[in-house]
Amino acid sequence: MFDLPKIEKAVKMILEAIGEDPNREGLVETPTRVAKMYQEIFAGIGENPAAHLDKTFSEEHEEMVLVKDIPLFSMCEHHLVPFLGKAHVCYIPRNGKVTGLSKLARLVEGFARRPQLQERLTKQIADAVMDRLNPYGVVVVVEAEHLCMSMRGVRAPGAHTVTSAVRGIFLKNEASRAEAMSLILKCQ
Ligand SMILES: Nc1nc2c(ncn2[C@@H]2O[C@H](COP(=O)(O)OP(=O)(O)OP(=O)(O)O)[C@@H](O)[C@H]2O)c(=O)[nH]1
Ligand SMILES: [Zn+2]
Repeated sequence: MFDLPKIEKAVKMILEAIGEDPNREGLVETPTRVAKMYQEIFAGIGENPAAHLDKTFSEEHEEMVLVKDIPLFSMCEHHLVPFLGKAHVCYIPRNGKVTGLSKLARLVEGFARRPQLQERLTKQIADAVMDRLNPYGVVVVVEAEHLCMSMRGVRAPGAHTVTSAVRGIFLKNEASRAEAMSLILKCQ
């Protein structure tokens, strides 16, 4: 249950605490706007994004399927500022169980729209694909810039964090893993 009035109250208190006047013209509607924004960017809380993969169809393709450059916007759970970048999801279907390509992007979005850690996000995407599609294997790579590292703290804008989660056949078969990684990292 999303408590919009509670967020509004909290945002008003933050504005007061930083020495702003929450009643000045430009800020009057800000608590309401922020509450609505949080409702949108944290919509993945309480959702089970893996459910997007329940709708599958049959196609005898037991080769790699890679959806690259899925845009990613998430919120660092330590500082509640964004981290943003791209996710790449690669899997090898088994027994003709193939998902719609957009469902992989929906999966990424569902796990991203909550306070997150990049490592957990990467793992959750890979585990959901393994769990719901039972494929031969999955590789997920996430590349992101964390604004908590760019605009504050260490102030290292441009630093990118790359995380991967490798499952199934890609763990044992070095050639398959290398092929997946080279397709993922090609033309960056
Ligand atoms: N492993 C990991 N760390 C993250 C992620 N997002 C933010 N962080 C880090 O979380 C850490 C929190 O460190 P703390 O020492 O508790 O907080 P802080 O004093 O604000 O740290 P600084 O950012 O170094 O100023 C920082 O090093 C962040 O860079 C993430 O997705 N994964
Ligand atoms: Zn952070």
